[in-house]
Amino acid sequence: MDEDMTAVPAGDAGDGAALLVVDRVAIGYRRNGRYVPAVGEASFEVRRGEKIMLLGPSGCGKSTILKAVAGYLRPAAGRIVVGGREAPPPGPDRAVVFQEFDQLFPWRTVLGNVVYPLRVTGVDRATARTRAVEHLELMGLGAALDSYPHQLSGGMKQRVAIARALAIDPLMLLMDEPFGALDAQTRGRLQRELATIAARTNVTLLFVTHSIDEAILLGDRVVVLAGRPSQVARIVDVAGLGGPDDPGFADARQTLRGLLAEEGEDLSRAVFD
Ligand SMILES: Nc1ncnc2c1ncn2[C@@H]1O[C@H](COP(=O)(O)OP(=O)(O)OP(=O)(O)O)[C@@H](O)[C@H]1O
Repeated sequence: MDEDMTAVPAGDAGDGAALLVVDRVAIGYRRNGRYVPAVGEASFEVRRGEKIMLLGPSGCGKSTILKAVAGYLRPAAGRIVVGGREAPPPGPDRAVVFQEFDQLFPWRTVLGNVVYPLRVTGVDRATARTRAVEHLELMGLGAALDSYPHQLSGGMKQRVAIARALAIDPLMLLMDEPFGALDAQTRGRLQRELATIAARTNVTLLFVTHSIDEAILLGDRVVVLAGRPSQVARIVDVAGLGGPDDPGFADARQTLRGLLAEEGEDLSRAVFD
């Protein structure tokens, strides 16, 4: 089950090239004029269509890596290559969904929120509307097109954010604990829905989580980060483990628990039941 970092991962792009290469990346922040490292050295690759989960203890730099892949932060060392382009600036090729419920435009309807980025990227009005409706229906929001964000539950807002991200047909979908602020029941439902939609659309996914179960449910491989500043401790293959009833789920959970326990992670926080 465990996979050596040097092994060629499953789901090859066909031409052998990875869609995302994170190569010996170090990232830090300036605090009081001093460089404070957050990520010491991280390397992993993501093939087209793969679902890669970033898992690790709180503060180990998961969001930092995601923001660097999105182009919001520049690494202090190493290379980030997306679709053959080194260090690309932020762009619609990498759609980002955050944990916070306030990522929608409050003055636009649900439909308007999804149409807007399509229009900005040059899609004509009629096509933008058709594509937005299609993706909102895919996320179960067909009846809420004319609602405003303040009229929606947290779960519905996250559905809109996901529909908006998928509608622009990004090269990669970057998700930073998108279900972290939801109640357990809604979180479970959205996890299952995302798994289905991700499989159907074959979107390439980089997903930050501190939940072992979420990582196994949604991921093909789990990049486990550890240490301060962090490094990639292990990359664990969890492909095909859809739910706790699957043979192999308990083993994967055990492996990931073991890796996090080595880091002193609070396991009650790391496992959503
Ligand atoms: N804007 C910032 N300025 C200074 N330090 C920061 C900034 N953002 C993050 N850090 C620091 O970088 C480190 C990594 O933070 P990051 O948010 O990437 O971790 P994380 O693994 O995503 O954590 P969590 O699971 O708690 O969300 C932490 O020590 C954090 O305090």
